[in-house]
Amino acid sequence: MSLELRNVKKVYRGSKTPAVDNVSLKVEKGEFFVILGPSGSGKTTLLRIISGLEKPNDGKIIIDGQEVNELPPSQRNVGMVFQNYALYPHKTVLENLIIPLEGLMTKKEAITWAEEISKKLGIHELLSRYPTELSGGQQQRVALARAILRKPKLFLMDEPLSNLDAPLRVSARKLIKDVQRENGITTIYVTHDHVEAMAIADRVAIMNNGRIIQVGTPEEVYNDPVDEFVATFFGNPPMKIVSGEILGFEGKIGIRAEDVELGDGDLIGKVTDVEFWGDRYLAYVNLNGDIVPAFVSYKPKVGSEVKVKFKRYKRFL
Ligand SMILES: Nc1ncnc2c1ncn2[C@@H]1O[C@H](COP(=O)(O)OP(=O)(O)OP(=O)(O)O)[C@@H](O)[C@H]1O
Repeated sequence: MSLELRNVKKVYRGSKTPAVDNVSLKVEKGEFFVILGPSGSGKTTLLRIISGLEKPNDGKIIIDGQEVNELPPSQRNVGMVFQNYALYPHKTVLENLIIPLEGLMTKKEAITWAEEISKKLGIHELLSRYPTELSGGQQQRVALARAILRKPKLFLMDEPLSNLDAPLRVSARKLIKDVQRENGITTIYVTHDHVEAMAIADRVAIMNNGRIIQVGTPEEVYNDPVDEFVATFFGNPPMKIVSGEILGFEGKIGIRAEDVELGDGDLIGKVTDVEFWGDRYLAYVNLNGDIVPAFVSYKPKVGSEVKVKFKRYKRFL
């Protein structure tokens, strides 16, 4: 299923500024499209508009070439996992999983399929419980299993893994990606997690103040951010922006921590802090008052003076 948004706008009643401001974008069939943006930038509103839960004030939502503005959510063949899990409280986990499959397969097939996915998500021992008897992370996995089981044409996921601990996040992320790829399910996925975005996205869109600022592959956005906002938002750590004067030119430059080399070069800085990152260290270096992050393989001494070289940087006007 392909999806196109044309000049979509949403202003909530009583609000002066649009939550979604003239957004146009195209998502190809089978694509894994990630939306990243600060809190309040309009990500959830955009997903709710695509799902049909929210009506835009303006603009068109086009699915497979057909405008669907007037279609209710139930007729859009969309699988949703939102922050509130919306499980049926008086049904067991198993019933929650198989009710949406009624009419699509026999009950026996539905149970087998539900058990298979439940095992992969580590919730198979919870099938006879009720949602209120589950932790937040368990409820989230049930909601995720329910969306995956239906194999919809379009997945809309709003922070579907936010309540899971790190190992579960990685395995659940892989499951989503596997089901998505095997079934060619077009997916729009909202996250705050940059590592997750880079790991799973075919393309990523960066939103701010209701607008889409940049769309591209994770590599494009990481290596070539269109402006300072994207540069300082995407990546961990984000780009550090400093005055170009440091290298003798006008404007500003953005530098990534992996492009800063210590122990060589004409600049002199002072190490102000060091963090252990597992496979390397992240040193913070004071360069004429700017604190610049630098990845290094050894642990530099806090307070030491170091030579600094920028192997690569991005110029901003
Ligand atoms: N039902 C509503 N009524 C009025 N304003 C709303 C409503 N829902 C969201 N907003 C406002 O619209 C803007 C966008 O909110 P939205 O939830 O879409 O952002 P978000 O990017 O998903 O944020 P977060 O990452 O915090 O979930 C915010 O300013 C928010 O306060």
